[in-house]
Amino acid sequence: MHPTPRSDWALFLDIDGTLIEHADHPEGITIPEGLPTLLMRLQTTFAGAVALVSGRTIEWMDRRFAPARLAAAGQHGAELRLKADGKAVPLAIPAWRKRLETELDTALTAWPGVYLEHKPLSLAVHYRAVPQFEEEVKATIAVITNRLGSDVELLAGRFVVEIRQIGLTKGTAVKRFLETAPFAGRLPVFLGDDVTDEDGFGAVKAAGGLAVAVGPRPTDQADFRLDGPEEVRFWLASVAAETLGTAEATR
Ligand SMILES: O=P(O)(O)OC[C@H]1O[C@H](O[C@H]2O[C@H](CO)[C@@H](O)[C@H](O)[C@H]2O)[C@H](O)[C@@H](O)[C@@H]1O
Ligand SMILES: [Mg+2]
Repeated sequence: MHPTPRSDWALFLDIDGTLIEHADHPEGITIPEGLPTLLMRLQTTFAGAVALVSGRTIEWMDRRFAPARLAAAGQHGAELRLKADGKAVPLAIPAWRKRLETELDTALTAWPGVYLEHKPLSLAVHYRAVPQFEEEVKATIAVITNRLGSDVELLAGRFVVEIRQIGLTKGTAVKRFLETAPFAGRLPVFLGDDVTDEDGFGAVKAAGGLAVAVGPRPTDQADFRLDGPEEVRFWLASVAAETLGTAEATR
């Protein structure tokens, strides 16, 4: 049973596997027609309290969701734009990033089909195309990152190992949003599909909000579940319609 939408919600939206369907390659995804418009409608519905919270960069979000531009947390909380018309701010410049990139670029040539995604504040090693290499790839990443000190954190997602700055997560990003207008004082609702979203779920639940699991991955934190991105988009459209309808009826 889905909760009745409220006009005082603040929405936190994961991207891959939640708003959009997965593809074989990070740049192979398709932005569904109508999604940017839906996001802009949600911004209006919730007075700007809608944020994208993703492993992607904020630059990528702006480019691929144009003309929609939202408040955003990118690279798993390492960069933050608290307001849609604000500037993206890096919260930490990882000292390990350049050396790790160089070492991984060399080491990963051993497994053709493994793709190293270069992001300014984090890295992602994708093995979706060659899942048979998962164990060897993970072991190699662990050996290399262990040499680089304690600031690095590995997070295994779906066919990916995300390498990020320790201490910055989707949860720390959600907490920052909730201290700031227009998010402060609203009931937070986080939609996500993967293990990196657990931190976001935890942050909204600590604030009395709702965690919405997307897809089949088991989680103990979910208040309800949506089957996949198509159902997410359908549900969000109905949330906007119902909430706007309620607001108009009470005017
Ligand atoms: O936090 P998210 O919005 O879910 O982003 C997580 C990562 O998504 C992308 O990788 C994933 O999606 C790709 C496209 O479907 C897929 O090919 C890959 O296997 C997935 O891991 C993105 O490339 C990463 O930067 C994000 O961190
Ligand atoms: Mg996701």
